[in-house]
Amino acid sequence: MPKTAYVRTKPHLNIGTMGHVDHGKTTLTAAITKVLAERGSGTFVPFDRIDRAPEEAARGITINISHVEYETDTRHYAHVDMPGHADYVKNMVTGAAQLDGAILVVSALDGIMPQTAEHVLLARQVGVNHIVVALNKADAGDEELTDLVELEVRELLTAHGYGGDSVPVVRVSGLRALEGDPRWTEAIGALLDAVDTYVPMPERYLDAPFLLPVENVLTITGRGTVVTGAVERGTVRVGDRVEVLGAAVDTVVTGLETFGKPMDEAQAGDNVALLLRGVPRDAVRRGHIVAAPDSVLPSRRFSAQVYVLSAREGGRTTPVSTGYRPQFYIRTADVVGDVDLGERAVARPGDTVTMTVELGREVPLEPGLGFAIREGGRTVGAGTVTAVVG
Ligand SMILES: Nc1nc2c(ncn2[C@@H]2O[C@H](COP(=O)(O)OP(=O)(O)OP(=O)(O)O)[C@@H](O)[C@H]2O)c(=O)[nH]1
Ligand SMILES: [Mg+2]
Repeated sequence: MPKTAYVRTKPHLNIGTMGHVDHGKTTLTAAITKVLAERGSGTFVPFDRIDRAPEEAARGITINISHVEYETDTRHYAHVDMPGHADYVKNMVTGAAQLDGAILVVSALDGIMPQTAEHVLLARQVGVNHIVVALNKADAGDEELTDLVELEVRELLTAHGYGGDSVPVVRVSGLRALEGDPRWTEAIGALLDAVDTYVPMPERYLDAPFLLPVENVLTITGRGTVVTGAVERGTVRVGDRVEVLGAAVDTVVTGLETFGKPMDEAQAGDNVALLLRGVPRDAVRRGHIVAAPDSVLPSRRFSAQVYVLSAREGGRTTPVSTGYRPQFYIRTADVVGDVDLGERAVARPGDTVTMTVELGREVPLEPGLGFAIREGGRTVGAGTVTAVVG
C-alpha cells in the first residue's frame, strides 16, 4: 500500500526536551504524545519506543536523540528528545542544533544540576532563542522547595540571555500524566499552550539556496543511503541536484520523507529524510552538509569571539594558550581546531577573548554562527564566528 503523503496544514516547528539526566525528559515526551493522541491529534509514542536501543533500556538512560511528531491546535511539531547524561552531551548538541525552541526539563526535587546549566549554555550557542521550562516531578515535590527551584531556574536563564523573568515555567508530572491523572494531563496541556504562544514561528529563509546539516545517516535496503536532519534554509524537491560537503559528493535527491510520509518538496524548518542516488553509506557522516551545488564555499580558518568557561561553570581550571587543540561543535559537526590567540598568548577560565581557529577540515562558515568548544568530555568554551579568513 502506498504511504500517505505529508499534507502541510499548519506551521511546522522543531522543539525538543533537554536537561539533566533522569529529570524526566523522555517520560515527558511520551506524556505529551499521549495527551495529544487522546485529543485526536497524533499518535501515542510510549517511553520504550523513544529509548529503544538495548543499551538505553538496560541502563535506563537516553543515549541517542530520538524524534517524535505531534500537532497542537495551531502547529505541527517535530520533537527531539535529547539525552541528559554527561557522556552524551555530543548527541545533545546535534539535537539542539535543529531547534526553534526548547523545553528545559528540571526536576522539582533536584533543581539545577550540571547538565541543566550546560544544556542552557549550549542551546544559546547553537542558536536556540526561546526556552520554556517544565518543572517536572511536581507530583512528588514540596511546594516551597519547588518555588525556590523556579527562582533558581529563572536566574540561570537570565544569566544566559534568555530573559528568565518572562520565560513560562509550568509545573508538570510526566509520570502522572502518562498514568492519565487529570490534574497532570491538564498541566501538559498548559505546557503545550506555553510552547504554542511563547516560541514564535521563526523566519524561514525559503528563497536561500538549500542547506541541510546532516544529523544521521541510514541505509534502506534496496533503496540506498538516506540522510536526516532539519532543513536550515531553502527548499529541495525530488530530482534536485545537491552536493554533500565534507564528503565531496555530487548527487541527486531521489526520495523525500518526513516522519515516514513522502513529500514533493521540503522547506526550511522541515525535519526530513533525503534519499541520495548512488552514495555509499560510508561516504556521508553526521556533521556533513547537503547543499545546492556551488552555493556555499567551505573553509577552515575563522576568527571568533570566545568565552572560556570558568571552573565553577564546569570549564577548565587552567588557562589555554596558542596551540590549544580542542573540538569545535558547529551545527551538527564536531571538528578539531588549532587555536591562535595572537599577541594575547593566554586566556584564563572566565575570560572573553578573540582568537583565530584553523579547523582540521573545511566546513561552511559564516559570521554570526555560534559554536561550542569541548575537551575531554566537557564544555570549556562558547563562541561566535566573527569573520571567515579564507
Ligand atoms: N515522581 C516522578 N517521577 C518521574 C517523573 N517523570 C519521570 N520520572 C522518573 O524519573 C526517572 C527518569 O525518567 P526519564 O524520563 O528516563 O528521564 P530523562 O530525563 O529522559 O533521562 P535521560 O534521558 O537519561 O537524561 C524514571 O524513573 C521516571 O519514572 C515525574 O513526573 N514524577
Ligand atoms: Mg531520556
